[in-house]
Amino acid sequence: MKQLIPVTIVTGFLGAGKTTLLRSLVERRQTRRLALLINEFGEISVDGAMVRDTVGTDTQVHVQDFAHGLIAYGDDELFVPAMLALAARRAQIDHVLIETSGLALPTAVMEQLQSPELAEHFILDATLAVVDTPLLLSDRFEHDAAHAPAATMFDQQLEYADVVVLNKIDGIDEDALLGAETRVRQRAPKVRFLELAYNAQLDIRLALGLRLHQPTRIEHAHVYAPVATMPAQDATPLAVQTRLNGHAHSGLGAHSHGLATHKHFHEQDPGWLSFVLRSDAPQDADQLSQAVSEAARIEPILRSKGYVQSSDGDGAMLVQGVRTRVSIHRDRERATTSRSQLVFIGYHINRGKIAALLSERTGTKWN
Ligand SMILES: Nc1nc2c(ncn2[C@@H]2O[C@H](COP(=O)(O)OP(=O)(O)OP(=O)(O)O)[C@@H](O)[C@H]2O)c(=O)[nH]1
Repeated sequence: MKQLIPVTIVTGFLGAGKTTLLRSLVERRQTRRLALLINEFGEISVDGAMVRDTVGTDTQVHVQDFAHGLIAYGDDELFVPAMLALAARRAQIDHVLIETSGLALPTAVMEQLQSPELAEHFILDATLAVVDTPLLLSDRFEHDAAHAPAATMFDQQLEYADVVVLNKIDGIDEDALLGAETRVRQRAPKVRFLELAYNAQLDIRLALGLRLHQPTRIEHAHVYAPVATMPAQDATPLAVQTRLNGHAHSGLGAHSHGLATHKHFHEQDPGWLSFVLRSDAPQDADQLSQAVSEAARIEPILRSKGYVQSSDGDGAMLVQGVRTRVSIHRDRERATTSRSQLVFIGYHINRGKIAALLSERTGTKWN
């Protein structure tokens, strides 16, 4: 039987650190030949561009990006052909990594991997869910009126994860970390491993080659044909909660990947919106950063990102906003960008209001 190509899915809510994790894995790949499929929610590809910058001229890493956010979902026609193209190049690929968009469930990809056309080439290695730990601890994923849409998506992404990566833990003390671990265990009792990551840096052996879905041990047996059942509701939490050592094994029985049926995303919840605002004028980093942060205070923006032209004539700058936290710095890999473009993602966000605020605060036209 020919060897199946292992696939790792990287999921996690908007801005959790998925792309940063992929970049760090590319840097640590040693001799592994990687294929990366990157999907993001928004019509311009920022994540793909960043990963390409990391890859540089390395011919052993293949990157393909998919904007418009819902790879492998119901009406997506790009995912299966892209995977089959990788299968055709199997002699040059050791591992496939798929970054799902911050508003997608990993189940869509998991289900497609079980389809007859892909199951003969690929096997799920593990699903990693990256978590913005400070946001988790500050109750931004609680099921109250203000946070319910994000909380629902967060829970669903964790539900099928094998590994949860608690990220952005710089400045978080041990007690808070234990609190974060408890929250994850309560919300997603079937998670098998918890890892801690600074700046989404993981030892590559804790991320790739986990073989959590190989039917080699009976308690890890998986059903690779489509099945109708969801993972057991009576799965118990850990018997021994090994503390934050990166290797807490749940000892749970097999996940059976019957998977939740996922309707097209917009049928599920039409409130999530994304749009791009553009400007032809060069931008002052401080002014723009304050403007984007202010916009996220008055509108429920959960993510903003893009490349802008710098007014100091120093080329392109990368803008990264997760809610009101915004950073803008010179992109050392990118000499220039033709115009400034920012993607905004949020729940019922008002395009006109955000464009007007950015235009006013930066003294430049955004639309
Ligand atoms: N302070 C801190 N910032 C981090 C860490 N990891 C990632 N970030 C920052 O968080 C922001 C979002 O990171 P990304 O890796 O783009 O997140 P993502 O999950 O790919 O985002 P989407 O694809 O848009 O959902 C960036 O500004 C990163 O530099 C961390 O451990 N600590």
